[in-house]
Amino acid sequence: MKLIILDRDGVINEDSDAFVKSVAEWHPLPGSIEAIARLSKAGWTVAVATNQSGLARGYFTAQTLEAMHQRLRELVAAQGGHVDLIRHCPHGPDDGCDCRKPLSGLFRQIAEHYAVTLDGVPTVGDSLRDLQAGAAVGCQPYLVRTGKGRATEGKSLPAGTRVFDDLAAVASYLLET
Ligand SMILES: O=P(O)(O)OC[C@@H](O)[C@H]1O[C@@H](OP(=O)(O)O)[C@@H](O)[C@@H](O)[C@@H]1O
Ligand SMILES: [Mg+2]
Ligand SMILES: [Zn+2]
Repeated sequence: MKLIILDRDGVINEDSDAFVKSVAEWHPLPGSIEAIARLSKAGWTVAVATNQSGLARGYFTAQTLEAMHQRLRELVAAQGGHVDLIRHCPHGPDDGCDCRKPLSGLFRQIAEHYAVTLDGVPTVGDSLRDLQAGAAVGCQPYLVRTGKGRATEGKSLPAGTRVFDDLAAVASYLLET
């Protein structure tokens, strides 16, 4: 299967240092919805792996998070595409979970859901931890310069990380190869 694993904040939608706390604060990045639709219409299975420590911090509820994800799904569906799976880490930095990126628990959940290995599966992130979490389980990391990506680009990236301006550019690259 052609599987791609996307980070959410800073890749699909605008990120905020104050967290994205509501549907009203959830703004798709230019071209991101269309990119997801293009990929899914071309046979890619689109999954999302996102840290959401705002839940543990009490910034928003699980219901609000689900409303954001329903909005995402609706916008992609309106372009003829489909977001197949969204897995989030609800924990805070001190909770000792195994699913908060850069740990790879969300990626293992996704691999188990589809009963696949993740070797070479593209994963797109804006933070170093996104890339590290995926690379640790064999994914091909893609960094985008949106969200925190420009700051991340100057850091020591996982070997073989490919860098693109945004998700739309990653989608175009994957759809041409
Ligand atoms: O980029 P993804 O994984 O989709 O989501 C990131 C968000 O959960 C938030 O993660 C926080 O990191 P801490 O959780 O405070 O370390 C901060 O970076 C926020 O700016 C950001 O909105
Ligand atoms: Mg992010
Ligand atoms: Zn977690």
